[in-house]
Amino acid sequence: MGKKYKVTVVGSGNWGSVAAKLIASNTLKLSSFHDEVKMWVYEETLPNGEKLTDVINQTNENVKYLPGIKLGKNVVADPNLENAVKDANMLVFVTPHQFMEGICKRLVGKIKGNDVEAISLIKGMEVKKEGPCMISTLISEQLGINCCVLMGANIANEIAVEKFSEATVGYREDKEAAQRWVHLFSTHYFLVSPVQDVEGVELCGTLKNVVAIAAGLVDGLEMGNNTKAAIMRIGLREMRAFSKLMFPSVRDSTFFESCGVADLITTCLGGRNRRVAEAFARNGGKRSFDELEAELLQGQKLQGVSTAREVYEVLSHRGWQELFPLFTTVHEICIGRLPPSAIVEYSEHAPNFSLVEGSAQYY
Ligand SMILES: NC(=O)c1ccc[n+]([C@@H]2O[C@H](COP(=O)([O-])OP(=O)(O)OC[C@H]3O[C@@H](n4cnc5c(N)ncnc54)[C@H](O)[C@@H]3O)[C@@H](O)[C@H]2O)c1
Ligand SMILES: O=P(O)(O)OC[C@H](O)CO
Repeated sequence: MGKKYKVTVVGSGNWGSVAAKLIASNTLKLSSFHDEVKMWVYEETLPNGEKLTDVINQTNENVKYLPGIKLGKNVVADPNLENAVKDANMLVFVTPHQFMEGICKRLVGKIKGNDVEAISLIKGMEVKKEGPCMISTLISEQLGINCCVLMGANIANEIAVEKFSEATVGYREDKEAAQRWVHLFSTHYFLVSPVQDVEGVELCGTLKNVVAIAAGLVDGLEMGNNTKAAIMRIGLREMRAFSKLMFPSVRDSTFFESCGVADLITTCLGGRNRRVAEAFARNGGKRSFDELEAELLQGQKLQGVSTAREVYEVLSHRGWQELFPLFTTVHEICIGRLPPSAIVEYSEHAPNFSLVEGSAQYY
């Protein structure tokens, strides 16, 4: 009999819960995986006094982050992080990116050994002195394991009700491991393709959240579809330029995968970053993103505002703000240095630039 893989999902928010549902439907069907899927829950007490983990295990539903959807009886919620991962040899990381440094620190020495592989569904990055550190790199370096990524045009609530979508698995060298992740996630309504460009895939998923903030601002200012399309075009150029400057190995073709232009479009049309940024602009920037996030998302988290800050840190460290006017303006609006209307004022004067021999230049 061949090896059987045990899967743990680290995270149980909106996408984390849908990922657990997708995986659990497959582990029941595929003989190379154990049926049971563990899901680590960041424990919280619900308004009726019950623990979220208990409710998930009793009702098979994440009533806070994915109400109305059954996860599959083989999903077992566990509030103890160390216990949830201890027997797993396939770890799926899917928490808001700001919590990953702490989670990785807690997991050092707690996973099964060198028989473990990971995948990150997290759209975000950390910034270190040396520059950006992708979350997959953080996981690989801290835990000493190979880490792929899965990104795409994946609004979780749509996949939860089994509407068709595509996703991209980014991998470094181990094609067999990538293929295992493809098998674990693929269903008739979720079509997953592997691409050998882990940084390209992950940067697409990360940077599109900054462009989504810009798209939401444009919606809040009622600028219309042409302006929004212009923002998406300029945003895509900046995504590509930033990615290739940071990681010259990033491939142009990656931007045409689900993780690239497709995710950019869906996020700018229907994502949470867009929604909260729209409210921010409608309020003339007078209510903070934190306040609007808490009110509109009820515990779910935005990634675009902190990613804009992280990108800005990299740009200002290198004196590149002028080369990335959209990224720079989004951050300055988020922190109140510029009004929401600056998102269209800058665009009228936005310089075009191209990549020449690995550096960005105006033309
Ligand atoms: N929701 C989507 O449609 C979607 C789709 C694709 C990718 N993603 C990405 O997936 C990642 C996770 O997003 P999500 O939608 O599953 O989460 P979410 O925003 O719905 O939920 C927030 C989660 O964070 C947890 N949390 C709160 N405080 C915490 C702490 N201190 N430590 C650890 N966890 C804490 C909450 O319990 C909850 O599970 C993000 O990077 C997001 O960009 C989301
Ligand atoms: O709702 P958002 O803005 O966090 O975007 C969700 C997904 O990343 C879309 O693929």
